[in-house]
Amino acid sequence: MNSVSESYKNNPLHLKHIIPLDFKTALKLPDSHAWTLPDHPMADPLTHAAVPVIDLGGPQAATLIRQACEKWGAFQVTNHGIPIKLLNQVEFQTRRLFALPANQKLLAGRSPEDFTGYGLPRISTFFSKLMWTEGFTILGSPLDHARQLWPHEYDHINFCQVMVEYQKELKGLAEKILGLMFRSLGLTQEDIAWFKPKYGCKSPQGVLQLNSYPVCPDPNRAMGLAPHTDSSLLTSLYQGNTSGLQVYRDNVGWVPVHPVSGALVVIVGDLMQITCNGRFKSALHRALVNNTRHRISTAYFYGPPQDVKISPSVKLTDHDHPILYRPVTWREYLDAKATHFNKAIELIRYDASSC
Ligand SMILES: C=C1C[C@]23C[C@H]1CC[C@H]2[C@@]12CCC[C@@](C)(C(=O)O1)[C@H]2[C@@H]3C(=O)O
Ligand SMILES: O=C(O)CCC(=O)C(=O)O
Ligand SMILES: [Fe+2]
Repeated sequence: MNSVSESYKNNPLHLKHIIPLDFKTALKLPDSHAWTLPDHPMADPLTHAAVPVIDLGGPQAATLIRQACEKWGAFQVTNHGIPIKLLNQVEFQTRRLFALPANQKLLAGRSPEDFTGYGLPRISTFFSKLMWTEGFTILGSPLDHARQLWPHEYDHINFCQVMVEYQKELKGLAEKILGLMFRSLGLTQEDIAWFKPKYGCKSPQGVLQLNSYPVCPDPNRAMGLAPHTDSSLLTSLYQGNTSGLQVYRDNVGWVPVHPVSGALVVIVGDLMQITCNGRFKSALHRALVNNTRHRISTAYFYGPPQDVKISPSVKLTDHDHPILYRPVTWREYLDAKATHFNKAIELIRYDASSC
């Protein structure tokens, strides 16, 4: 009972929070999906800059990443080394999956205690309205679920090959970016024991989430993915060429992350906020929908090896910067998130009076 996939066994979901609507037949926004959107402000595009776009091969990459993580908790990367051909294949295979008839997709539906497969986002349970989205979650090999979707080998083999290759590439990229983040804070591999290659026999875990946001008849009253932070150390997201992702900045408002051709979006997750004792903040983000294009995004959540307790690096603490968070494994954190959602990070914060 250690891996991240075990965390949901303690917090099973109700089916209405798993099974998506059959979007193809919805000509009107049903009341179940009509949100009264809180009037959080949109940032004024004339006075506020956009999430930075960073050339990963550039000499300033580490410094720019640090500045972006301190200010935004997110940035876009170009020159990341993931072939555009692979990104196109991933998008093609993802569209192919979500184009299947609703009853066929449900053959690979997530069970209430499970983690992988087809269904609504985990966080659906925290909202009275349902989101205009469907997802497919992959941990390791997608073969078992892909076989349920496409029983013949020649129908699922390409899907599996592309998704396995994508996870391998995204893992390498996440490690490269994490290395730059740590270096930018003056931390070495000695300071973050679990980040060393071959740390015992443990290896980091990654989860791939394929998101589909079908064309929506009434996008102004619908929500693609409600505001949340990711639990991961960092998330790399490919959003193709359809906008919809927004990042929230305090005192500024929601800022759209416009697609940059071939770029990936990197989002600081809660476990990273913990590791660097709050120096980098996890970004609150959401996805909106539109009435002309079926939007696809693919998010790779990179986290520490199982059983590893994540805690603030002592190098980033001193008299003026007391240690803020208690040690926690990814699995424990996902448990906290499954019950307390966006308040989970506060839950593992040391009481101000006790430090
Ligand atoms: C490894 C992860 C990360 C998860 C849970 C699990 C698999 C699916 C991820 C998401 C994807 C959609 C948003 C989110 C908030 C959700 O509901 O499911 C994410 C969540 C998290 O970052 O907490
Ligand atoms: O679709 C998007 O742009 C956001 C996806 C996301 O935030 C997630 O999967 O956690
Ligand atoms: Fe997210």
